[in-house]
Amino acid sequence: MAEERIVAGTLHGDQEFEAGLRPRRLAEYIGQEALKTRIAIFIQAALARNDVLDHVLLYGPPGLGKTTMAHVIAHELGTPIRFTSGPAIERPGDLASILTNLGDREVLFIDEIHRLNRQVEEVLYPAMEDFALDLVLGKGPSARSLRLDLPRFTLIGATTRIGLLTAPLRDRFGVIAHLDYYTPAELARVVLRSAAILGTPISPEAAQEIARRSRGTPRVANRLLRRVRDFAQVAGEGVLDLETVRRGLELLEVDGQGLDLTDRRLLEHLARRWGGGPVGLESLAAAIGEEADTVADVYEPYLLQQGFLQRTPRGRMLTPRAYAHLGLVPPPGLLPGEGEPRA
Ligand SMILES: Nc1ncnc2c1ncn2[C@@H]1O[C@H](COP(=O)(O)OP(=O)(O)OP(=O)(O)O)[C@@H](O)[C@H]1O
Ligand SMILES: [Mg+2]
Repeated sequence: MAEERIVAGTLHGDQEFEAGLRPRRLAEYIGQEALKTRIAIFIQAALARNDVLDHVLLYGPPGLGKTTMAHVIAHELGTPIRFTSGPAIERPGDLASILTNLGDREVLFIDEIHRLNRQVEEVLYPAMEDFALDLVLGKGPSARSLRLDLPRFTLIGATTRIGLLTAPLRDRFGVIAHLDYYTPAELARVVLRSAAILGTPISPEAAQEIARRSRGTPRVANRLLRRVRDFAQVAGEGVLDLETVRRGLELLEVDGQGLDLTDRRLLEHLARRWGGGPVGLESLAAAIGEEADTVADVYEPYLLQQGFLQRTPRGRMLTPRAYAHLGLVPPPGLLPGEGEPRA
């Protein structure tokens, strides 16, 4: 299952471990340079004007640093951050009570904001736009509406599925930022930083090796680091060098491209059962015993980004790069240039 995958970008039981490695300042936050530059300017401007920062929407695949960025922003603003999530806010009254309890210019972070229900979302509109809460008193013909002022606040929303956000909600964010996969060089810096915090000596080459297999995702990089560190400890090696890291990762069955058994199984199914495709998402998911949503959210993004898979109007197709990686011969029709990793 996806929850147990070591290379899954999703969180599973690493919360405490992660909290210790989370950067707190913008300067410590590695990569996402364009986003950091923008955010730094907005923060500076807001502080200079003694104003509240515009609402920020962060979106991108799991484990790329959305929650971390929300904490960093609050820290840079020098304000507390209140933390909640779409599914946790069940009724409009829940949200109203969170909003009325905010302090001036505080940050409210709503994770998985695409999962807010409709009535709750409607409370959010005037809150975001006018810092106001519209209450309806009484019922039927005698009902009156009352507008309550709220403290000014910054909403930071995070989502892995921006497509599921309604347009009115999306439009109320002043800053909408997409987090991209990290380069291997950036991930190597993440690994070196985390190793230093953990007090684990590691060679630069070993850090690069972990980085290369981390699917562009800091959470995966940190998790692989933790596992190879355990491996090294058991194997009795003090320092994480290239050789130790390679052996550790081999044991974890994470290959040179950061693919694990499930990824390879998915690609192999496509090759052997469907001659490389095209095949629909549902069939593909069924073949490896996963939900279609899981395949679309967890497995596919990286396989697409790395050019192992291609999405076509008729379904998913394997690329020559995937055939090469699996050590299989591609069908004659496939063009050799297809499936180069996107920059
Ligand atoms: N830019 C970064 N620099 C250094 N470490 C990072 C960075 N981004 C993320 N991390 C590390 O990766 C871990 C996961 O990041 P985070 O929890 O912010 O991801 P997320 O995008 O919120 O994921 P999810 O979609 O699952 O909520 C953090 O604990 C942090 O240690
Ligand atoms: Mg998060």
